[in-house]
Amino acid sequence: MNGNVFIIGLGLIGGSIGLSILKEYPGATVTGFDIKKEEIRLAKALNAISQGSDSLQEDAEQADLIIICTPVNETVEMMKTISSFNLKPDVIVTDVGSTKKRIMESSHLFSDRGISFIGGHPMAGSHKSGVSAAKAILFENAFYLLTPAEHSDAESVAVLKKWLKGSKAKFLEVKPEEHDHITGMVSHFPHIIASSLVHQVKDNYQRQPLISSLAAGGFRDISRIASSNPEMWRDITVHNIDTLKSLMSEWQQEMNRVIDMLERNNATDIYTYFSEAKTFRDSMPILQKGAIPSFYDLFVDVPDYPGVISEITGILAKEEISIVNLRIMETREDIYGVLTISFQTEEDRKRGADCISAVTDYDVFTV
Ligand SMILES: NC(=O)c1ccc[n+]([C@@H]2O[C@H](COP(=O)([O-])OP(=O)(O)OC[C@H]3O[C@@H](n4cnc5c(N)ncnc54)[C@H](O)[C@@H]3O)[C@@H](O)[C@H]2O)c1
Ligand SMILES: O=C(O)C(=O)C[C@]1(C(=O)O)C=C[C@@H](O)C=C1
Repeated sequence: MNGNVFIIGLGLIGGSIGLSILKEYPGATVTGFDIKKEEIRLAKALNAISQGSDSLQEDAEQADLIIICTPVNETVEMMKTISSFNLKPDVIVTDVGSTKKRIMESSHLFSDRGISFIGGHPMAGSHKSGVSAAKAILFENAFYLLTPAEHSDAESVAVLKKWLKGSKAKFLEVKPEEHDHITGMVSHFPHIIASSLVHQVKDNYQRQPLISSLAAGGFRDISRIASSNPEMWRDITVHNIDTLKSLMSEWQQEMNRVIDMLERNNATDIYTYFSEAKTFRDSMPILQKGAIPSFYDLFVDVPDYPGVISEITGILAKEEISIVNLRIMETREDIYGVLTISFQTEEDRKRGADCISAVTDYDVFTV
């Protein structure tokens, strides 16, 4: 496709969308606008956009597709601003916000003028923000939820999906209320729990400073998302407050159940509680393609010496096995580190494990 795409908000998500559009359609012109000039400069340097914008109005009026990638409160403000411009009549306007009800309530600003607004939400991301963390493959295999406004025709939805083809996401249409209820449960509410656990540790930290050194494995996994952008999560929480209040009261009931269980201190009941949670979680598609982008992690227990990472990547490169991500888990302070390698497919992970085991004596394992 060769039209003009205008991305407003060049952070993690705006940058990732720009990269995926330009990868799929090198002939397209992707113009990027951000209140931070530095993000525009960086987005251009990273090829996430073809050019920066000096004028929101001029570039919005030239666009065939406008993608609003700002925090959700700003998105509603931006919808008010750009709907007052003289947009092309067949422009498609979309967003990527983590909430949909409040945003779709403002979609009449476009429909009143005969313009298609299609709400969007790629269900993948990171606790990192800013364009420097953007990746073309961020949404690969993830669900990309769409909430077309009532007047939006199927043709516009098809054109939008075509523009976003390079994301390799799986599109799914949902109603805005349904969207906010589901994402409230599996994304927004867990964020509050992660942050509250961090607050609890912080409160205990004064008395037990050793806490921060020992909070490595489990705590690190469950609290990772508490390191996300607070502005983004403030806006999400404000937008989805009713769902979150109702989930909080369900959670309080659940915690009362847990308190009773601890009071009774019955080993069988405690076992059953953990075992039922494990059975249900293990049956969720978290580790399969779907709800959350599925990367297949392989863990390699490597000695900590300079060059060990290039040794492992060299072995994989020789077999032409691509990797998605590579990181060292700093969970231990002895001489070994666990290298985590993420693959795109289970087959790649198996091939990776086989070739590393064939030429090294490092322990290779999956969980
Ligand atoms: N981070 C995630 O995991 C994730 C995943 C899916 C959807 N989202 C949604 O995507 C949107 C963007 O999130 P992000 O993670 O890319 O955030 P980010 O902080 O990385 O980027 C947001 C960008 O928007 C810019 N911005 C803010 N107000 C602006 C305005 N008025 N005009 C122009 N630019 C403005 C900021 O300067 C920043 O560069 C949010 O609505 C969020 O809910 C986030
Ligand atoms: O992986 C993360 O860090 C995320 O928080 C990603 C996550 C999520 O909760 O799944 C966060 C918010 C978005 O709206 C979509 C994805």
